[in-house]
Amino acid sequence: MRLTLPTLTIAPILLENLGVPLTAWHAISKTSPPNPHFLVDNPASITPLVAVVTPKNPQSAVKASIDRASEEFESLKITTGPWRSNLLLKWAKEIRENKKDLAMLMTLECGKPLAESTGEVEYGASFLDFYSSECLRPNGLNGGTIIPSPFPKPPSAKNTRGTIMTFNEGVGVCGFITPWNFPLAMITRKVGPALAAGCPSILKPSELTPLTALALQGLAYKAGVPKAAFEVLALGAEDTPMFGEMICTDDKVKKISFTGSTRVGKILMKQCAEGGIVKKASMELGGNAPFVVFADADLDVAVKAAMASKFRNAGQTCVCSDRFLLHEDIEEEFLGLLVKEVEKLRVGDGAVAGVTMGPLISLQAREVVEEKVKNAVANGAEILIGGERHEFGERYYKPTVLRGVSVSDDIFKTETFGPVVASTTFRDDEEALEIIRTTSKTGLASYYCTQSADRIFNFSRKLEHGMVGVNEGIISSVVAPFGGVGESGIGREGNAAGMREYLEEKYVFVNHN
Ligand SMILES: NC(=O)c1ccc[n+]([C@@H]2O[C@H](COP(=O)([O-])OP(=O)(O)OC[C@H]3O[C@@H](n4cnc5c(N)ncnc54)[C@H](O)[C@@H]3O)[C@@H](O)[C@H]2O)c1
Ligand SMILES: O=CCCC(=O)O
Repeated sequence: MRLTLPTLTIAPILLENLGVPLTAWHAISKTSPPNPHFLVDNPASITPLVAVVTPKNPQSAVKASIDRASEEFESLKITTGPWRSNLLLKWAKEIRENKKDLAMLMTLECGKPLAESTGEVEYGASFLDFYSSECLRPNGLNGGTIIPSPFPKPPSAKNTRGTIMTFNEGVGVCGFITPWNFPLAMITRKVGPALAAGCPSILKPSELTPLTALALQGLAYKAGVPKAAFEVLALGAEDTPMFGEMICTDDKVKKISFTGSTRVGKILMKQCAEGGIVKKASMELGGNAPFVVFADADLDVAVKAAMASKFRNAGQTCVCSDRFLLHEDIEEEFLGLLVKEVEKLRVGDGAVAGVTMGPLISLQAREVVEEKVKNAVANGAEILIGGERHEFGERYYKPTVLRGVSVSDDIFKTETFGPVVASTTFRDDEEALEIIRTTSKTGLASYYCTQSADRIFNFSRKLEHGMVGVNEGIISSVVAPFGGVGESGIGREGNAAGMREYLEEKYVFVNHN
């Protein structure tokens, strides 16, 4: 059955419903869009959704936005915690009240199934809820500490002189860049804690998914967020490097946070190091998660975890499992069970009910997956299911399971960002660790399945990853610190750790004796 929507005129309706100003976008079906602009398309049907109208002089627009944010910081930093808390709660309420429209808009521009987009709206709002509470804790991150002074008060060495105080203060203006694979949650995961800490931000969403970002901005303003406290600059691909360079080198920007590929993360780190003042930088970069199934694993649990972590967003998630290491005693049985589950996936337009896997974001993304699979097969891998384009359209690839992949293959060593299980076998824990360590320098998420309590405690400690899922494939949560090590980046998002990234601790010594 061909699963697709009959019409895509729905994007303009959604944008209007969500209150995105008509100056920001232009419906394709009407007159030609004002210049400059760029088109946003639907990866499911490769039809343009709308044109996004961009500033005539993008560089001055970015500069003006930074200047406004810098002025705004002066008033935002002296607001009370309860005031900021209330703002975040109101924004979360607006997001939830518009859940259906936001989810559909997200699906239209990034292709993920509607159920996943709906889940992302809730996930995204959870960051605003969480940091709204963080604002309220005077003894928490918004507060500070009083520390007894260790300094003696002469002439006695026994008595204390003075008091030490610490204040947690918002770092200042933040510059953000976000990817297309989570068009909503990657934004609130940054802007939420920044606002909670009293920091204004300017954000450039991916040029592939600017519509959700514009809608989020509109809902923030509706909730009362001051305009200069959160500005979205929806720029086209040609203006993207300029935005990156400006936020990295402008002295008024005190912190940058980037989510995206390791390649671009390194460009930004270099720019931060070379121009302007030294600034804080958080890097949420690419993954290539290992998924290990030990001989003692409950294979039903393992298959469930593998399906959840591998095929979410058609494999286009930074924490998606990529490299499958299967103990040689259970390889056959595990792969048999996995293939049965993969057969149940319904590939199609994510906007259609019942579809569980959508397209890849671009033709190039599909070609990368196709090339990697071809090479793996040429090097001896066996295709158990899939292994080719999906007849549904040029951006679709069949969910695929490969057995006997060489660990020196590209598909094993680099993040695939597609619906492919690349599997190999191992004989013991040491060999599994050795394969994991030597095949990739990334360290975002890792997963393994076992029933041994001893291994649960020991193996987790040996993995060089920021996050570990044991007998579980979905580990993301606002309450947990999300982030990686090695080539996967620096810093944490979510949890109290995610707010600390936006604070500077100031120490004041008062000699009052
Ligand atoms: N660690 C995480 O939390 C996390 C979350 C989501 C995605 N990711 C990673 O993101 C990647 C997929 O996203 P992507 O394809 O959008 O990544 P990408 O690096 O190509 O793009 C990310 C963002 O950077 C911008 N960008 C591109 N070139 C730039 C430049 N020269 N200067 C400044 N900005 C530039 C893009 O416009 C986009 O907004 C994957 O590697 C994935 O693992 C990581
Ligand atoms: O793509 C990476 C982010 C996904 C998540 O937060 O679970």
